Amino acid sequence: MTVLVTGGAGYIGSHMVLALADAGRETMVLDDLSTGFVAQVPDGVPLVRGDCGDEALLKRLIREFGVTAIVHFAGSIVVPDSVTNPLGYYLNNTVRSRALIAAAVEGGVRNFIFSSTAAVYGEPEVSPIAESSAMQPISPYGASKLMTEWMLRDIVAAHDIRSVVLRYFNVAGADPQGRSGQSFPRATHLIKLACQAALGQRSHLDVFGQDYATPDGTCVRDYIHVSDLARAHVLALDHLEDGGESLTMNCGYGRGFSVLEVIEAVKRVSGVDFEVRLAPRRAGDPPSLVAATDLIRSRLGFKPARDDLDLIVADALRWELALQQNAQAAVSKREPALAG
Ligand SMILES: NC(=O)c1ccc[n+]([C@@H]2O[C@H](COP(=O)([O-])OP(=O)(O)OC[C@H]3O[C@@H](n4cnc5c(N)ncnc54)[C@H](O)[C@@H]3O)[C@@H](O)[C@H]2O)c1
Ligand SMILES: O=c1ccn([C@@H]2O[C@H](COP(=O)(O)OP(=O)(O)O[C@H]3O[C@H](CO)[C@H](O)[C@H](O)[C@H]3O)[C@@H](O)[C@H]2O)c(=O)[nH]1
Repeated sequence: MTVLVTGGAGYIGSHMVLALADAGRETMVLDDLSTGFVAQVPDGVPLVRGDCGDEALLKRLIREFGVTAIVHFAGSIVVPDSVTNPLGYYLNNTVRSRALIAAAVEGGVRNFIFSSTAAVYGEPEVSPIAESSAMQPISPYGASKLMTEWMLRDIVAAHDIRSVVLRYFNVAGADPQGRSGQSFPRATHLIKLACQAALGQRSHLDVFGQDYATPDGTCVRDYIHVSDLARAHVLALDHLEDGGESLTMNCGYGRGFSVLEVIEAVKRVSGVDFEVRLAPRRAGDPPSLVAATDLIRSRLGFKPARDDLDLIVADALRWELALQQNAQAAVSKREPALAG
């Protein structure tokens, strides 16, 4: 009954590994460490360094570790990068997911959870966004994830495997116990960058676009605490293991904050009035993304525990400070097993 977590050395995946370990579940991680860190995988959880698109490796791991469920976080995640490097995004998010799912089918893995994204909706006209809304991604990132959703839908219909697809909105914050957080130094996420500005690691923060059709002209996003998101995955796994049907659900809180509101929150929580500069729009950014959350609440009984922007910011800030105080925090403490 081992749960294989791809991308488990990354930001969200590491919180899922913690949630599974806290629940007493057998877990293992497959990660190529392109943006993840060995130190983010708890001691005692096997970590294999390898590619989630390596079908032969996957088949071997499924057999050797007795894998019964896969939670698939591994992928490339930066929307503007996907605009300049679409081939890389379709390879890592779509082609490699196909190989992983093929290994799962062949290896008899019955339960599969996939990290999708609000970016599959593109620029929706109605807010909050229901799962039944039109899917018209405006970035290769969103399209690469949508293609994987479609593959899963068809594979679930044809084979003995069920899936939960979770479409995350904007994930932020850090483990309240301080065990993990967003550690990638070149991360592009607003809350992390604003925390870095508050801690003096950046001279200023850019606001990308002030002429969107939103209340204050800056983009609106639905920020969900990473620990709540991890709990949603545990509920999704319970649902599948109890024989529940395949589902596709939004993961958010159902309310949005603008870029300027987030900056205010970071200034309020940190007590630091860092410099903010107005900058041009960033490629691939939809004006507003806010989740309709009825489905996940009713089907999984999901109840957020940390739905509070200041709390999210406080946890993110504490993690950023810990990284700053211990520059070694994100450096390997032990060597992973090598694939092959
Ligand atoms: N962060 C967000 O706000 C957000 C929003 C929506 C969806 N998501 C999705 O959640 C998932 C996790 O995102 P994250 O924020 O934790 O990013 P992350 O970059 O911290 O984690 C991704 C992990 O996958 C690993 N990885 C990448 N390609 C791999 C490959 N081919 N084989 C093995 N490992 C590989 C990386 O080393 C990293 O540890 C992604 O699929 C992303 O698309 C994230
Ligand atoms: O320095 C910055 C960084 C970001 N922003 C703005 O803040 C908002 C949020 O940007 P993030 O980079 O934090 O997050 P995104 O909305 O671009 O994307 C995130 O959420 C998406 C789903 O909504 C995807 O899944 C993606 O993987 C994940 O990074 C955007 O309007 C962006 O333009 C700024 O103004 N300045």
